[in-house]
Parts: sequence; C-alpha cells; structure tokens
Amino acid sequence: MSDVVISATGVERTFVARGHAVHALGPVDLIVERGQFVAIVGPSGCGKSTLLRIVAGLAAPSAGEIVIDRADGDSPLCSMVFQDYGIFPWKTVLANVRLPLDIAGVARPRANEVARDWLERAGVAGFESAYPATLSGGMRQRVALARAFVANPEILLMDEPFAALDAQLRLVLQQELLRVWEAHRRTILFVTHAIDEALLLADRVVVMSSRPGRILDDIEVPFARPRTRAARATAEFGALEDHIWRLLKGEVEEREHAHDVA
Ligand SMILES: Nc1ncnc2c1ncn2[C@@H]1O[C@H](COP(=O)(O)OP(=O)(O)OP(=O)(O)O)[C@@H](O)[C@H]1O
Repeated sequence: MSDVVISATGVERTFVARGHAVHALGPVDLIVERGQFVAIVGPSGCGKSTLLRIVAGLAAPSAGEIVIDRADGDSPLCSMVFQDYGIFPWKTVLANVRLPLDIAGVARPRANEVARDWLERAGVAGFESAYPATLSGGMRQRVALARAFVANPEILLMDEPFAALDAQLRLVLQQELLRVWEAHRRTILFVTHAIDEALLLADRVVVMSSRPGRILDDIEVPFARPRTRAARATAEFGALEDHIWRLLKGEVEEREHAHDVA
C-alpha cells in the first residue's frame, strides 16, 4: 500500500492584479508519497512558488482540492527554505535554529540541545553565537537547512535553496541535503531551475509548462544513489537531461512566439 502525503486534484490559482485576472497555475494533479524527494522544474513565472505556497497552506487554491495527510499530528505540516535563507539577522545562529522549538514551547535546555545537534549535522557547529551577517552565503543556507529540519515537519518545501550559491558550494550542500534526507526521509518538494540539480537529487522530476503551470511530464529518476560524477556522465543521464531541456525549451519558445504574435 502506498502512503500518500500530498494529494492535489485540479488545483488552480488565479490572481487579480490591477483589475486583471492572471491565471497563474493549473489545473494540477499531483500525488506525492511520504518520504519522496520530488523536484519541480518549469519556466519562470509558471507558478512553482505558488504551488509550494498552496501546499504550505499559505495560499488557497482558486479551484480544486489539496489534501495533506499528516503521519504525526504533533509535527508542523511544512517548513520552507528559500534562496535568500529567510533567517533573522538579529538572532544568533543558535537562536535562529532553535526558533521552531521556541514556538512549540520546548523547554530551553532541550531546545538548545536539539538545535546544537542539527547545527552539527548541517556542518555549522562552533558558530552558535555568531550573527548571520558574519557568515558566508553557504553557512547561512546551512543554518536555514538546520532550522527547517529542527522543526521536524511533515513536508520540507524548498524554493531554489541553492540558486544563490557558487557551483562548488552548491555541490557540497546538495550532498549534505541528500545525506540528511537519507537519514531522516522527510517528504521534500524542491523547486529548481537547474535540470542537473533535479536529476542529481530527486526520486521524481515534475516538469511544468509555462503559465498557467500544468504538469507536462512526471519522471521517475531511474539512477541509483549515490549519483556520482561517473553516473552523471552516462548517456542515460544525458538523455534524460536532454528530454527535460527540450520540454522546457518548447515551452519558453512557444511563449515567446505568443508574445511576438500579440
Ligand atoms: N500575489 C500575487 N499577485 C498577483 N500575481 C501573482 C502573485 N503571486 C504570483 N503572481 C503571479 O503568478 C505567476 C506565478 O508566480 P510564481 O512566483 O508562483 O512563479 P514561479 O514559477 O515560482 O516563478 P520563478 O521561477 O520566476 O520564481 C507569475 O506571473 C506571478 O507574477
């Protein structure tokens, strides 16, 4: 029996801006099983962030239905990790990571212990008293990851979390995320513009059309982990990358053509 955690049926979202309705998303049907790592790729403005916000309960669908099945009623539903870290500059690293536990009313000694444990796992041990401004982008994103995992959410929603990092750092943090995910198996929805990142990390890659974002393809990634440099250099990996690239390229070209005609 499969264990479905996210079940979206006919989900759509329309925004009204300056008197005009913008059909941003959908209809989208999406089933995600518990513990799956799902990457979402799609052209700019196709509604990827909107979809994450709907899953998080931060935005309501204009049509359709989304059902989230919680395995543990005590855990928060979702934690979000953004490209710009989303950590508070006026709080120390420890206080930032401890925040979800403070909100949950966990006693301070226990909260500090759990937060320190996650800082160590995320590779930021020793920086507990530092303020975010004194840290590099990579360190800040590690703090954001530690805070997301501390919350022990049912679902981790990651919106281009590594997009602002340089290529080497991005590789390091991708590996760190996989290491933590393999140990703790949270369900992850991970939005990225990088096809290779999606194929490196995810169990499934959901490819979206240009706005209004619909699902063009939903691909099971057939490569065993760890997906080493050698595995990524194979013809199979290249062919899948190419397939996704062609889908996205077609979408972008079609949209540009529509603009030319208009
Ligand atoms: N609050 C809002 N009011 C009006 N329009 C909005 C609002 N939020 C998003 N949109 C529009 O909805 C569309 C989808 O936006 P969204 O941010 O979800 O796309 P995205 O795929 O995440 O984009 P990107 O890849 O550029 O981050 C865009 O055209 C955007 O301008």
